[in-house]
Amino acid sequence: MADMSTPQRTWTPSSWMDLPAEQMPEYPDPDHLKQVLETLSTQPPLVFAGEARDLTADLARVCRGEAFLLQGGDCAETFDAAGADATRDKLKVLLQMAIVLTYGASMPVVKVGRIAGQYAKPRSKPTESVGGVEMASYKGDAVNGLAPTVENRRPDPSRLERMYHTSASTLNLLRAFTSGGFADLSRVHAWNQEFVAGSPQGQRYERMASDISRALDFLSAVGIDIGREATFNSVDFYTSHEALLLGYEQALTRQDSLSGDWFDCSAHMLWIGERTRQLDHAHVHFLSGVSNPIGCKVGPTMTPEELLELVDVLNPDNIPGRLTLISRMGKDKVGDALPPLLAATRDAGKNVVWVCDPCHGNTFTAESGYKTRHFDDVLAEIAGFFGAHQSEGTIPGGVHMELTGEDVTECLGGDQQIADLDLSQRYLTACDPRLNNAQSLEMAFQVAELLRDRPCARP
Ligand SMILES: O=C[C@H](O)[C@H](O)COP(=O)(O)O
Ligand SMILES: C=C(OP(=O)(O)O)C(=O)O
Ligand SMILES: [Mn+2]
Repeated sequence: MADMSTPQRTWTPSSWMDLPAEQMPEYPDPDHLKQVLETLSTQPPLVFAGEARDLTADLARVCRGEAFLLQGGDCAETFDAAGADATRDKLKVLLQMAIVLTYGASMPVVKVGRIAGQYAKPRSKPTESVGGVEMASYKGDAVNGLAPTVENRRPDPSRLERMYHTSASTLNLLRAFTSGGFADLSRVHAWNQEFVAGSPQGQRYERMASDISRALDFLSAVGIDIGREATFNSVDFYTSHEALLLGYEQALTRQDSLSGDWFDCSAHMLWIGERTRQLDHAHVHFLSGVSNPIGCKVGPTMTPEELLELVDVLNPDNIPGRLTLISRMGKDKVGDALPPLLAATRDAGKNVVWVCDPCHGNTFTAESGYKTRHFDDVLAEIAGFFGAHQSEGTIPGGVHMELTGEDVTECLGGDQQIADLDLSQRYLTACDPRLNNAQSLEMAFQVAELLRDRPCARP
């Protein structure tokens, strides 16, 4: 419980500055940083308060078990990969996954990209040695450059301006795609059918794909024109990223003229990473004061007591949809580590959404030296997550995954049976390994089967 003897710190967009903050870059030229942040604070917001409120309402449905959350995208977006094709392909795979999950869960899927702002990375080590030269670790394009030279790895504040403008152009494209016919349900389903027909184990997913076809045919038969109805040819698609660089987030924070509430207008949803979730530190404090829906990663070291304190700080009014807890335990730990946490929020009557990040607890370095994850481990953690909810009688709200629409070779396994020796072919990620487009879709089919077959599924 919150310690009532400690006076509540008054929140302002800058009050985080008095608190310790992990993982923030140290800029060699603080005046330059100040000037960039001042400029950013005069720029238009990227998203609007009303949109963030809509996402809270959608997540409240997830909280009640009436919808399922799909959150996904790159570990680290890069400025160079923010072109139209890559953005389209990322959106495409997420929409394809969403249809399959909608079918499996028999519920609407709330779609949130790790996109249009996912440019800052916490790292396990502040420095690394490349070719015998010690340099700062890459911390995302918002901070420094990936190419390994001492100069390039120096934090550069002007990158924050590029983050803002690249986020704006990505968001602009996403808005056009999601309202301009690209998201037409029958078209997205046709892509899935192509995938099923072209996949070696297509047979396995064929039945589900044809069940979905039949459902769409039924809608046509009863007179619903899927190509014309707004419900079927446009989608709500939201953006999110880890709120790591608090100066940037502060600069994009605006007071809503309608409610007087503060919103971080850099994205619809922001989350706190596993490395920055200390209760009395800056990241938790900053996000406690904005009214966007927020997330917090929850790893295996979290205790029920600490979790309840965190929930009280981040969602003191117990608003459904306000707080999403993103479990990232690892496949071997989820079975033991998650149930006591689920029991704690359940018994305390906390309205939180629980989702599974099956990626960050299952990363390892392969013999080849590449950082990777195995498809089967990712799926096993999701299965463990559903199992934990089953045993506690709580609601598995969704999945949060690192993936891309490109045909990369970064994660092992899947129907393509990507092996360690294949990783070097198209290992393109700037940080963590992503499921490629085929692996992502296979994952959606497999998760849909788990959802469909769960004992509490609707008949
Ligand atoms: O995406 C998350 C983190 O930045 C990443 O998992 C840390 O990886 P590292 O151990 O390579 O720093
Ligand atoms: C850094 C990340 O995860 P975590 O904070 O869970 O390690 C991430 O989601 O990219
Ligand atoms: Mn990552």
